[in-house]
Amino acid sequence: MLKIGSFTFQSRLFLGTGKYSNFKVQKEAVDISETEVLTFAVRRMNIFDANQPNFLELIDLEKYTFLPNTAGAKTAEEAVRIAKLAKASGLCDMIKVEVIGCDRTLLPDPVETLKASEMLLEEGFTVLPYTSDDVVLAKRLEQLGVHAIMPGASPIGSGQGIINPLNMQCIIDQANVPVIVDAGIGAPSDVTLAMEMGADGVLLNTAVSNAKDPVKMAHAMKIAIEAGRLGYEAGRIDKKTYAEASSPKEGISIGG
Ligand SMILES: CC(=O)[C@@H](O)[C@H](O)COP(=O)(O)O
Repeated sequence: MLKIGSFTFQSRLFLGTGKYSNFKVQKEAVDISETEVLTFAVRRMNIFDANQPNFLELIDLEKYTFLPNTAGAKTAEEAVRIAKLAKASGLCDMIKVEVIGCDRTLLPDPVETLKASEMLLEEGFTVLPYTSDDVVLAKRLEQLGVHAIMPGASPIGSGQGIINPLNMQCIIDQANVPVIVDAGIGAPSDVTLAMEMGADGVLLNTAVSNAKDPVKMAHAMKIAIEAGRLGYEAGRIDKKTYAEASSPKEGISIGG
């Protein structure tokens, strides 16, 4: 079971809701993934104009925990404003802090992310910051009291998987709060690797929504999460430089 603040989840897969070809495919993908947490950008919420399409129109709103994110924010103050808007709209107080510092790479601004996290914690939010794979920043965020850390595997939408496994492993090993690997996932094997490394969960969007068959890929991601977690719990063997025969020789007498 995954525990973040006062929330508990059976599934360790967090799914984004954007970039699907249509709402039917989105719903089918969400259903088969068995995710319990859906994330979306607050700026996409249709709270001002009832004539605009609702991007969650086929989703059973009762069934999921919604993790709004502050995408679009470039400063801590903007992120806080967006988070408060989400809360005022009736969403829960859990927020993914996303303060982008570079338009081309969409990498997070570490200074503003830290500042926004501190301000949101003071406001009583359950705070999940999206960060780069910076080991020290992850520590600083944890020291602030954030409820989970969300280090990026690689740039959002890039599908490159975990490009710095060393940093990611250090973050996972040293964290005392859940680590949700977020962004840049391309394939189920990326998810399995993250989970085998000991991540507590994975958040992904593009790998499913832009797959040739998003529903099949969502299914694959569910299995990948479970396989990776089981592998982590089972404990992998050590890597050795030289071979070790699979059939033991001790205790076997051949030819009398
Ligand atoms: C939906 C969301 O929160 C994204 O910002 C997230 O980081 C997913 O990234 P990918 O699309 O690369 O999976």
